[in-house]
Amino acid sequence: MSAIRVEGLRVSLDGTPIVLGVDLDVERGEWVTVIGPNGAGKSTALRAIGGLLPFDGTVELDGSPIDRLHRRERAKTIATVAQSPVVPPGMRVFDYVLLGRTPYVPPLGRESANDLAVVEQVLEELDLTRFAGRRLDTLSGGERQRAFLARALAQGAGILLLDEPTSALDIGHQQEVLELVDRLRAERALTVLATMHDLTTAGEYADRMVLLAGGRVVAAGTARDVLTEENLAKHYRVRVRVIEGEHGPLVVPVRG
Ligand SMILES: Nc1ncnc2c1ncn2[C@@H]1O[C@H](COP(=O)(O)OP(=O)(O)OP(=O)(O)O)[C@@H](O)[C@H]1O
Repeated sequence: MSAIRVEGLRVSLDGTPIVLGVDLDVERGEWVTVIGPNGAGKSTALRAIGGLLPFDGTVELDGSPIDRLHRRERAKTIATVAQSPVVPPGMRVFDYVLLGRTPYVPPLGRESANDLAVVEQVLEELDLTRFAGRRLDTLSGGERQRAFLARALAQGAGILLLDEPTSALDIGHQQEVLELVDRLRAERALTVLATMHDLTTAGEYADRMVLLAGGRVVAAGTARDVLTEENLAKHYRVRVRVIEGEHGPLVVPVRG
């Protein structure tokens, strides 16, 4: 059974069609990355799959149509790290990560000892324990990105949606965050659906890639299938050289 099955996904924003019929399957434990030029509809598709936007078509998570999952059940199944998560002003790292436990807290109830223990464990795993009492807005970009991931992991969902998880990071922190996601994916058998702009890096980490342009899937398959000079020239309108690297294709833009 697929962890994520999307068929004929259509999404409009304020009456404008943005996602125009996307099919996508992600197996359990698989990492699939959606690439595509600015405005292709990547974030919109991801938000719909995460249940954050109304859509037409089918989205199934672990075999259940997403619209049949109640909010709490859905949050226990799929966790999203948005492109720029909204951070409540002045919030401390521990309390922010604890927000991930909201679906487990009974209405009008409080977090249990288990919820607090889960947060402590996730902070430890992501090397954030020393920041637990710090305000999120005092963390560096890489530390904050780890805190965003920590909150999603505290949710205990098996499916992780990551919208440009490394866009604000230097190459060292990019690699650190992606290695971390890859390790957690192996340890916790997570399914990862991400969007990314750095094509070489995207290809290194993804089992499969999907190229979205103009709201449609225009190429899908392994990094080698998708990251071709022809595909990138056509859909990004850029001249690139694609060189065979140790971990997959290396995409190098060349001057026209
Ligand atoms: N409320 C809206 N009404 C109409 N169009 C919108 C609205 N919100 C976003 N859009 C448009 O939808 C398109 C897709 O946006 P989306 O953020 O999904 O693209 P993306 O592929 O994630 O782009 P990027 O790589 O720049 O993050 C963009 O052209 C954007 O301008």
